[in-house]
Amino acid sequence: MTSTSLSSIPVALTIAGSDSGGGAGIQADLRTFAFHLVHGTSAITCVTAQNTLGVTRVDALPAESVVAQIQAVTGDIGVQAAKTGMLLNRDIILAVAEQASCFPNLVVDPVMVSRTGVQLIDDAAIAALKAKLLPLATILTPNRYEAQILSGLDISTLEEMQRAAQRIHQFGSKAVLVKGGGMAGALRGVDVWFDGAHEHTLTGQTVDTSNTHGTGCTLSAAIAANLAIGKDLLTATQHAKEYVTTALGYSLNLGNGQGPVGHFFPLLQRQG
Ligand SMILES: Nc1ncnc2c1ncn2[C@@H]1O[C@H](COP(=O)(O)OP(=O)(O)O)[C@@H](O)[C@H]1O
Ligand SMILES: Cc1ncc(COP(=O)(O)OP(=O)(O)O)c(N)n1
Repeated sequence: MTSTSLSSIPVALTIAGSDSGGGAGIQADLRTFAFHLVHGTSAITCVTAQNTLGVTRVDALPAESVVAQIQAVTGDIGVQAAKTGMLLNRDIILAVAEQASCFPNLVVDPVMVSRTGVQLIDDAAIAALKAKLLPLATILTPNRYEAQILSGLDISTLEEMQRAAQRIHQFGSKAVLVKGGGMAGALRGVDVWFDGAHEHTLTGQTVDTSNTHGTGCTLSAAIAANLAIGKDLLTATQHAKEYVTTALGYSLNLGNGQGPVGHFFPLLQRQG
């Protein structure tokens, strides 16, 4: 059999942590890239021992190792878009920021606080994120709790999500998407976009499931994939949101806690 080699497939890079349970982090990102027919590359920042119930251990890689992974990819293959997820500590954040000029598009998922409100990185890392990485982002995608930290506002209403998006935009990213998964009721499926000139409320259906592990990783990876394909920023975000909503509708009831979303739902649909 001869091979049909594709030379024009878009390439995206995820700079994130490994989730042993396969629901979030690198594992979710690579599945999301594949769904979009984007070649996925990775720079692993840390290894988490994690399942649907939570994280029991985190081991960071040296910042030099993260940089070496990024340079191995960008120096040979090249990427059209990158996303960052769990960067874990100040050294890794500063090192990634120094590499950011290699990425034509950079989606920053500022993983700082879990959906349950638990802080995942220390204060020095949050300060480094704010000062060095956020200003370089094409789009920044905080969840409710991250948006509260970055804006200094309590967020319980749509108006407060909008006000927070405007404040967070001042860190210097091109656009901000405040995600609503941590909100109550119908706001769970609502995200607020702001790019300094235009505000959009992206309203997806609220999916009634507790299997929401990895939604934030999946959304940011899908934005990166759509940017790698060449979509404009707002369209990329809208398509990514549609992808997450559909994947939530095919979430996987695995483990005893919050299961992951169904990244490969067309195959599940085919099974019936
Ligand atoms: N139950 C749900 N129904 C519909 N959309 C949801 C639900 N939970 C999360 N989302 C969507 O998933 C995406 C990720 O948001 P969120 O869960 O807040 O991020 P994170 O995983 O970083 O906490 C957003 O587009 C949000 O609107
Ligand atoms: C390794 C790793 N990276 C990121 C997260 C957080 O995942 P996210 O999709 O942002 O949040 P949840 O929806 O799962 O709360 C993680 N848990 N592990």
